[in-house]
Amino acid sequence: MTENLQLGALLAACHWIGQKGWSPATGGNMSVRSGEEHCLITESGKDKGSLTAEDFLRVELASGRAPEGRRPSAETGLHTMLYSLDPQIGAVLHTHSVNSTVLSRVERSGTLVLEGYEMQKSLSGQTTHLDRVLIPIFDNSQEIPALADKIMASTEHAPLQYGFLLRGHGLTCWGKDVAEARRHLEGLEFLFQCELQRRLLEAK
Ligand SMILES: CSC[C@@H](O)[C@@H](O)C(=O)COP(=O)(O)O
Ligand SMILES: [Zn+2]
Repeated sequence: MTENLQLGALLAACHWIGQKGWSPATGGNMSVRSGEEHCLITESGKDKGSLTAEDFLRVELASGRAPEGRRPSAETGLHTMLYSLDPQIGAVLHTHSVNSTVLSRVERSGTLVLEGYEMQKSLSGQTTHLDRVLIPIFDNSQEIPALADKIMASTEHAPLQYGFLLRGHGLTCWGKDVAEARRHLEGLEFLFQCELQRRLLEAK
């Protein structure tokens, strides 16, 4: 698929995310890989539900450099870390849903375990509800370069798959292209809502 088609698909995904209420105010940031050395990422501070193609900036993966006078997402360093880490990643979606924000605080350990749900099969490679899907949770930080280093270091003992949560902040997920990243986002959000409701009901 050409880059223009991927950007069109990403724009549609951003509008859909806005309608879902997963990027309230100016929360969230989204990107697609652009060749081997760049990505196209949302400009900082925009309402992600009403973006146009002009709101995406071409950023160099190695340096994080963006066009003069424009400010890429405050969380660009997490996107560039993911593209550099795994050449299979073609699109990254970061959202601030209520469920991901709350569940990442309710679960106090460093891992959210999802098991027993048919919808786990919405995640590429998952074939049964009997397996366990592990979503890492990292403590939130405003120091993005240090946070990116920490997440990168964690992959030495536990490779990243599908996405990670930032505690009290939201979800960052990805796929080989926008369509797969979007499916992972929708699947994970469904699973987070189920897990939160299960915990609420079983606590009574
Ligand atoms: C509503 S502010 C949230 C930001 O601090 C950040 O977490 C976020 O997701 C959006 O930042 P942005 O710089 O627009 O990409
Ligand atoms: Zn954020």
